[in-house]
Amino acid sequence: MSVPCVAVERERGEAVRERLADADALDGDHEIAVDGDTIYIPVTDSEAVPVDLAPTIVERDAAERDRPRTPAAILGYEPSLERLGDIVIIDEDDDERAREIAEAVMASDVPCETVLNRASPIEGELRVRRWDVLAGDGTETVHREYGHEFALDVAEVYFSPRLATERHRVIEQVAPEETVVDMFAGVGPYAVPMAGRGADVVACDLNERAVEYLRENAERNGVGDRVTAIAGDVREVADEYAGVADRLVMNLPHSADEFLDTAVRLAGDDCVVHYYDIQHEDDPFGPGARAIRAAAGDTYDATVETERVVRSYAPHEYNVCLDVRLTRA
Ligand SMILES: C[S@@+](CC[C@H](N)C(=O)[O-])C[C@H]1O[C@@H](n2cnc3c(N)ncnc32)[C@H](O)[C@@H]1O
Repeated sequence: MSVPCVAVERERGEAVRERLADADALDGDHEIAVDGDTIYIPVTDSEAVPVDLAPTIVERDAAERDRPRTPAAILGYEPSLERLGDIVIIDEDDDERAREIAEAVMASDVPCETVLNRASPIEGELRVRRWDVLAGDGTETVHREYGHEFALDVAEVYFSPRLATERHRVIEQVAPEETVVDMFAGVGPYAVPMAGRGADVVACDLNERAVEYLRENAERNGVGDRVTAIAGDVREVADEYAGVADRLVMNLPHSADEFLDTAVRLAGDDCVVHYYDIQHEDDPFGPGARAIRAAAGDTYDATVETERVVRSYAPHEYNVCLDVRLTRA
């Protein structure tokens, strides 16, 4: 098929292609071609081509480009999708539309073994969700985050890929030789990378399956010797590790305040606490800061070093993190 192309010497090809892209004049549906010393760059609209290049426009046959088949291209609308390893997660109330999206995902070029739809909110002490399996049959996968691999089964453990940036922010603060206690560790998305930075990590979770994955993930990422994984209620292991922590991770946003006495028991003389909370947008940080100061009492000075909105949780509610330094008074 004959289309308008800008014809320039090969050496200028990349510079001209970039200028055409900046001018929104590139025709992405047709292939760029080279013939001898000349490169032919298809353009959408001769009017959009910069004036000095306009005289170079010629009509020329150009092959159509193979475009990746995306779910949106198949469906005609953009579905909301989340990737977790080779699982694609959708969030769709209408069953028929959910099946339509799952079929489009499987027919697309998205690498995917399973499509899941959320079938319940995150529930219970173990913070696990129920799922409808719409395509494929497995709920276990290996997810990659900032160079680490996490094996997990979404039907048995908590894991949210949406928190990757926040986890990375916290993980980057860890120095070698620190002792970290991850009080609600899940499958290890904080504990494992922190050990990778040279920290000794005590990682606890009530969910035995999560702790099995945590051990596997520590081995898988080469830090098995620096992660002590404990299955149980963190309140019951606190005496054994009293006073050891240079850093505490408290990622149990709905009820972390109930564990602040335990956090204070685990804290060393100078300890940073990453305290996750869910609060109303009118005062997202105040309740957490007050609860931490109350738990610290006269034993520690508590200084809030960072207040961060992690994400919107519900209308008018934020998931927030406070980084608080406890210094023994
Ligand atoms: C929100 S998840 C966070 C998991 C992990 N930190 C992450 O980012 O994926 C909270 C975890 O706390 C665990 N948990 C709840 N109550 C606990 C307790 N009393 N002691 C230890 N872990 C607990 C749950 O099983 C769950 O895995």
